[in-house]
Amino acid sequence: MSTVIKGGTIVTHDLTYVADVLIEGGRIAAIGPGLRGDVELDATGCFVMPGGIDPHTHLEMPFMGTYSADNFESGTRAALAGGTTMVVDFALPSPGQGLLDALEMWHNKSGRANCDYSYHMAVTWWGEKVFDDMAAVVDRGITSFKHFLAYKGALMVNDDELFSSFQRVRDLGAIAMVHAENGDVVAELSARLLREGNVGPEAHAYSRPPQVEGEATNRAIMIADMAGAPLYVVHTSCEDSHEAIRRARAAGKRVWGEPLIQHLTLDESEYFNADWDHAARRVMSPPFRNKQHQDSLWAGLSSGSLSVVATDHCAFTTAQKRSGVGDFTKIPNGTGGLEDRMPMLWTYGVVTGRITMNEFVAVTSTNAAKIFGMYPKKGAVAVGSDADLVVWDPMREKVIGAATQQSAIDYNVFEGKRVTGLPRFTLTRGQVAVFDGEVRTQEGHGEFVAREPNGAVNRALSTFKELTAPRPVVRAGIPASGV
Ligand SMILES: NC(=O)NCCC(=O)O
Ligand SMILES: [Zn+2]
Ligand SMILES: [Zn+2]
Repeated sequence: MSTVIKGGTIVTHDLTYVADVLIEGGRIAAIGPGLRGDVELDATGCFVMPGGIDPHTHLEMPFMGTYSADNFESGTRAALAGGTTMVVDFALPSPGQGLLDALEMWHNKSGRANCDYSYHMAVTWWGEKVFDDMAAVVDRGITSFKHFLAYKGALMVNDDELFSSFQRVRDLGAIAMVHAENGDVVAELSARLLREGNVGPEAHAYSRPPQVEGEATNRAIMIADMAGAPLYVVHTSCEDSHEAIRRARAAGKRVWGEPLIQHLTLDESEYFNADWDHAARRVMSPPFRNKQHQDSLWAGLSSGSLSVVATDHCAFTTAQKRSGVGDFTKIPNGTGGLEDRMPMLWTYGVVTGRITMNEFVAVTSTNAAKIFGMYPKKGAVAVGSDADLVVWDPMREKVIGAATQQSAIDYNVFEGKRVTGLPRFTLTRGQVAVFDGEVRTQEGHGEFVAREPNGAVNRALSTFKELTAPRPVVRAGIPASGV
């Protein structure tokens, strides 16, 4: 059975043009005028774009003594409802656990996914076993490794471990990733705040000022550069971190920054709300920042110094958040956003003129596909690409609210926001998961996407590092070897 999307305007990261799209066997079979298919989807007045890719989610993740509430079913249903057709989740070994073990656990959860997915692997401890497993993980199509510089005593790695892991990442042709906050400083500030009676959710923000992020971002960039590994910095929330990324990129270092839709559109005033639940529901790391930091992030998207907008979707119910009453350090860190990322970015980015439609496609889809080794299978409207598509109706509106959302939690951090621009249709490998705004997902339809190592950036960086590597100076009459 074939499907044709008729009468729309195709918008990719670099082109905008009128054409129909024919889909056969889950892939794009033809693009052009006057195409016919068994099923026709009317895209009149709409933009036909690559479905969104959210490269930063935590579905059913064990964290801070509980599990994030959205699993691969509800999480990917929320994704599709908002025009996102692929998620990349984080497989998270507990300290001492092998990476392949963790991978097995994540594979067991992801069978329920409604759309395609992949994983990044977290490096949460260091040893020979991790070193060996990293190669096996890459062989299985997982080519990115995440490191936490925060969460001291749990997920955090030290600089020597970071440098060792980054060198392994380089040798495997993979991408290094980092959660950049100085965990030692956060632990000290948190303890002091608690001692002084600062126990509410606002203290979470006080404990993680922009400096802890700026310092850790710069440190990770320099360590990655010395190791020769390309680096992706997740949830860049402030100018201090953005500045380090911008400077590194201008100096030719291979670094990407990822702001979240939450940091772009919600600010620190949320933590001062008189309602404890309201503030705690918004506790995430890094915390929301002020308007100046938000302006910096928006400028990064339009200038190209920041590359991807993600969600870090890690949703906890109000009941889960309440385990931190009386001690902000026990509030599970994380917020939702999967269903809202694309409509919020369109409304606050494209409609306001901060970014173009093509930039919207780049930062919601194509850049992630390129960075993480799955372009043009994903992130493209091209013959042969997977038919992961969104038919975007720029006139469709709604007010975001927990009552109508797909996520399993009981609130929405964007509650009450009016968005303009929503999917008319969302297709996952040709299957219509959203039809005229109605969600028709199919549990288990999603497939694991194996990714390739040794992308163009890895190859260029290795060549350059090899060319500029330290070499001994040969001196007449002095033996070359030290022995
Ligand atoms: N971001 C957050 O607060 N929770 C999810 C885990 C992480 O990415 O740090
Ligand atoms: Zn993080
Ligand atoms: Zn995260």
